Amino acid sequence: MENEVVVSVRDLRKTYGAKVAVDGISLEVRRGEVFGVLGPNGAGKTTTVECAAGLRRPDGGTVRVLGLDPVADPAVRYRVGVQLQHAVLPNRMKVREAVRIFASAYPRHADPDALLAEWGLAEQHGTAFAALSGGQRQRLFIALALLGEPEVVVLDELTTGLDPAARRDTWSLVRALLAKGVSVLLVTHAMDEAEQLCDRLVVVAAGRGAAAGTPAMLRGAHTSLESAYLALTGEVA
Ligand SMILES: Nc1ncnc2c1ncn2[C@@H]1O[C@H](COP(=O)(O)OP(=O)(O)OP(=O)(O)O)[C@@H](O)[C@H]1O
Repeated sequence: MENEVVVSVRDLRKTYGAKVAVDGISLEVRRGEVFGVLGPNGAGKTTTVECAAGLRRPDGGTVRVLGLDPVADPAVRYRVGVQLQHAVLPNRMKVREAVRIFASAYPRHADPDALLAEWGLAEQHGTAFAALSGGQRQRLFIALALLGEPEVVVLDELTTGLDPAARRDTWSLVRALLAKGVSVLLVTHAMDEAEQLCDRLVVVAAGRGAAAGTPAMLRGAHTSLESAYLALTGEVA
């Protein structure tokens, strides 16, 4: 259904002890789009998407994924794939073991070999996690996030640490996901990624949404998205 909302976050609040990490963020991801979350370090981006994926319990506001509360209805989490920024695997775990273990967690899953090939890891089946390069680890975590054939994918700093060619390849693969009707919630610091990949985005600063819209709308009268972003987040005078 066109414009169907697959993730809805309304007035989200989350604190860690005395620290207010998210202070009233709202966003909606529609089916088949890439929705970006942009903002400075510590702005609350990861916390927001972790709540959206049902990995953290909000202190306030509402989260709905495919119409369900991911905390109260954990089954909906099988329909969400998550690639997290600081994920690690045991050093000795081989790529093929990782995909087998993750695949066993899903009632239905993609063909692991095809997925590894798609993400350029066909030759790394027998490689231990510790021996993978940064880019290979990143692609492995993306492949693991896609193993359950999710309808919604959360990608936190998708291309951080990848070389320019790998970033472009990754963007193409994400676009291929969209063509299959998958929706993407993407955390990024990269302005080019936001412009190239995101249909719509929210700029967050200090736990709040500072502005939202298409990249063109956010750019507005500024010369670039980066200059609009810096003005919105108050990072430059
Ligand atoms: N588990 C935690 N315990 C305590 N404080 C936390 C925890 N996770 C995050 N925070 C704090 O909450 C705030 C928001 O963190 P979050 O990771 O959501 O920001 P972010 O925008 O994703 O940052 P970055 O761009 O640096 O990854 C930060 O001040 C952070 O230090």
